[in-house]
Amino acid sequence: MSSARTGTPSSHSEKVVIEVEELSKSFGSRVLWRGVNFTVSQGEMLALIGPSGSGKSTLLNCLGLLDRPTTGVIRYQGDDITRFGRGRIRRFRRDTLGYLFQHYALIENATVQENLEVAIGPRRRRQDSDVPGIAEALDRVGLAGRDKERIHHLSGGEQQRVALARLLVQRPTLVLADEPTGALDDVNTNAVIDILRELSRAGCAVVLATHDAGVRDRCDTVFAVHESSFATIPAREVASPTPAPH
Ligand SMILES: Nc1ncnc2c1ncn2[C@@H]1O[C@H](COP(=O)(O)OP(=O)(O)OP(=O)(O)O)[C@@H](O)[C@H]1O
Repeated sequence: MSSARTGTPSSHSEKVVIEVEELSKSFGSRVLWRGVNFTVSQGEMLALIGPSGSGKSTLLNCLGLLDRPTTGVIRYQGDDITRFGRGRIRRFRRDTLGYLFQHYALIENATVQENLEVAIGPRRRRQDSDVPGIAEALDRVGLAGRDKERIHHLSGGEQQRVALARLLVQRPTLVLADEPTGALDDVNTNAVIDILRELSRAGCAVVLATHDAGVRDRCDTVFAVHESSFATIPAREVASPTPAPH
């Protein structure tokens, strides 16, 4: 099964970044999901939805090589990443992936600047005029001038914004985001999704897990983990749940 699309912002001609084929995950005798099939292309934002405990985070962890599926294949640009050895896993994480996970994976004792320098790495992608430098990325997330502060002195929301700035300077090919707006108000939710959309417009494939219908509706495609025998469908065709009567 492949992802259906709304037609914006990318077209069918975009390159497929991730292909998931017949993936399953079990913990002991408990099957979390099976028959999971979807693709994610350059420029596409895919929302993983499903009730709490349905396995959205576990699926993201499999895509990010933090966990292994029980069966099935995950291809990145044609290569089965579930068969990667340690070296290729390390390079895949460093060169390809951007994480926006609940604990942000920042270096707590280092400064904001140092965290972003680590993300840029030795290849100095700052020379690419389309990729923002550290000062511009911090400005973009509302943390201008905070580069010398240590991560552990920042609030949870500020740390999340550093993680967003990290994505901007890193410009990964694939962004995995687990409940990126879980604890945020509407204004900050929109700001986070704007940045993820900016990355997708620049060619990143974005896969995010969310319980928020507003976030889901801003994605191009939706995959319902708890109904994983269904194909992905365009976000706009997913009906919002009827509010419970008061
Ligand atoms: N290492 C593990 N061993 C056993 N069970 C696990 C393990 N990791 C996750 N699980 C179980 O898998 C189920 C799915 O967890 P997961 O966090 O992927 O769900 P989720 O859909 O992301 O939930 P939420 O929306 O609440 O964040 C849970 O019941 C969890 O306890």
